[in-house]
Amino acid sequence: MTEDPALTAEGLGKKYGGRGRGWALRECDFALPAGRICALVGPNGAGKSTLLALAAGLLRPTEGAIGAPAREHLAYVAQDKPLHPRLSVADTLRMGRELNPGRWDSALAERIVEGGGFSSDTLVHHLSGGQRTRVALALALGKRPGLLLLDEPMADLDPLARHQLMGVLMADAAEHGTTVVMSSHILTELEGACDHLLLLHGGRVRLDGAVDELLAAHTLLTGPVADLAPHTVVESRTTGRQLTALIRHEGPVEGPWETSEPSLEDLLLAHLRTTEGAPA
Ligand SMILES: Nc1ncnc2c1ncn2[C@@H]1O[C@H](COP(=O)(O)OP(=O)(O)OP(=O)(O)O)[C@@H](O)[C@H]1O
Repeated sequence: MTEDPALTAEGLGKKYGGRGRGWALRECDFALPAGRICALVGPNGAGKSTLLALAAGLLRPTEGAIGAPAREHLAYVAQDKPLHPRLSVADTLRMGRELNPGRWDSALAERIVEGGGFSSDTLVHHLSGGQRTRVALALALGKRPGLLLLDEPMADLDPLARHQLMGVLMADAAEHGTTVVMSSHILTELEGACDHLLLLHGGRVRLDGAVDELLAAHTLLTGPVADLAPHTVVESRTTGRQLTALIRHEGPVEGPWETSEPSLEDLLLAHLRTTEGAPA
């Protein structure tokens, strides 16, 4: 039996209002299987935040449809981590408990906040950016969502905090089968953490799939310059007579090249570089 996908998009498009505004997302189709940790990547302005806000139900599609769980079963941490500035940390968590009766995991929320080096009677207003992130993550995870939407969650955390919170997040998601969609520009942070990839560029889905399948479908090769047909060349560079290329292979790669499987970072960088100048 296959489980229903946790998040789907069908012909999804979003156009912001106002003169001169274009499409932030266009003709997006995907079905994210439940239980995946999905990296949402793409250059600035690719549409990642728009997609997460649509999934959270904070924006409405201009065309097409997005399928996501009901609001009580999802949690969303926006890029600017909005919290009530005049509440203390303890009051913020109390509010989380009151808003999520019967579901709130106070032990988990408190564990996330405790690592932050601030007391629970501190006002949110007096927290640093990284400390606010911790409280926002505690509120989101404490809700025990089926789908967790995180918009650049780790951007303002120090390396130790990032490591610790990614560990808590991954362990908790694995234990409860939570689906996580996490946008990030920090490619090394995604490697090892994410098992699904959604690459956006110019508002369109450029790559979508399980990380291991995507990696296995690509080959890094170096060797003499030669025709790479029938393979699809994602990116290639030549230095003198030496060719370095990332290809999406069609069948076995036969030729005088040294080949290896790319890392997730190799794959993402190659796709990001080739879509850079491409029409949106
Ligand atoms: N409120 C808005 N009004 C008008 N245009 C918007 C609005 N929010 C985003 N856009 C436009 O929509 C496009 C997608 O923006 P979005 O914030 O979704 O990208 P992003 O991939 O999250 O970028 P970043 O990596 O910089 O956070 C951009 O061209 C942006 O200018």
